[in-house]
Amino acid sequence: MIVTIDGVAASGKSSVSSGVAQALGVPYVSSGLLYRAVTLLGLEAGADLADPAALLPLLSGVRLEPLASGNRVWNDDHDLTADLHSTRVDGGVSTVAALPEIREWVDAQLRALPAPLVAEGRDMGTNVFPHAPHKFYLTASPRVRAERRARERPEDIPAIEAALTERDRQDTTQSAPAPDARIIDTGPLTLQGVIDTILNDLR
Ligand SMILES: Nc1ncnc2c1ncn2[C@@H]1O[C@H](COP(=O)(O)OP(=O)(O)O)[C@@H](O)[C@H]1O
Ligand SMILES: Nc1ccn([C@H]2C[C@H](O)[C@@H](COP(=O)(O)OP(=O)(O)O)O2)c(=O)n1
Repeated sequence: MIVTIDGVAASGKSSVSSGVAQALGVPYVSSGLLYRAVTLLGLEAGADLADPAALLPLLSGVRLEPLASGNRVWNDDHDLTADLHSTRVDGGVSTVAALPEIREWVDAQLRALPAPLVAEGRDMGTNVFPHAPHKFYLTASPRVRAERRARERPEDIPAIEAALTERDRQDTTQSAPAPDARIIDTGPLTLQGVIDTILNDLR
């Protein structure tokens, strides 16, 4: 069984997926972490983030570890996870995610993972796992999302809101909900409320 949970930036995908996966006793996978890892390695190498030929050679040692409590990304024996949610990576990741060659590489990593699993990102229900029987799409207003993310970042709420809105715009192409996804506005709900809504639907 595969459950897909897509949605806009900071809508709660990772936290909700982790909760749903733990309740189901299956792993979850965060596709955004792979795009973030490519971005980090590109930035560290001084590569042009719009040039797939410069990025692909950096990826041979990259591996996603789909722990239910929180995914980790490794480059050989170096754990990249703690550096993936910086403002610098946020600023470059949409450029990387627009590259078809990098999307193919991420999709191949994800499709190689054994089911059952919960997969979260932008195009899990449309492109990577179109035949998944259970699909969800999380939304919330830009202000609500910025207020949530402000608890995790040093910038103030208006700056975070502007950056989120710009990233939503840059990610529009791959972010359409699957026609068969259930759309959940997480704004009025608690995190546990979103998790319970999905678990009830699955039952
Ligand atoms: N009702 C809610 N639904 C989802 N996430 C919420 C909710 N309320 C607060 N959050 C918090 O919002 C933050 C952003 O969630 P996260 O899972 O990182 O989103 P995403 O993976 O979409 O970027 C987390 O700190 C999460 O706990
Ligand atoms: N399946 C996916 C997952 C993420 N992306 C892109 C779009 C996002 O700007 C970046 C980072 O995704 P991530 O889910 O980690 O970002 P947020 O936590 O929602 O802010 O990667 C994508 O294009 N396709």
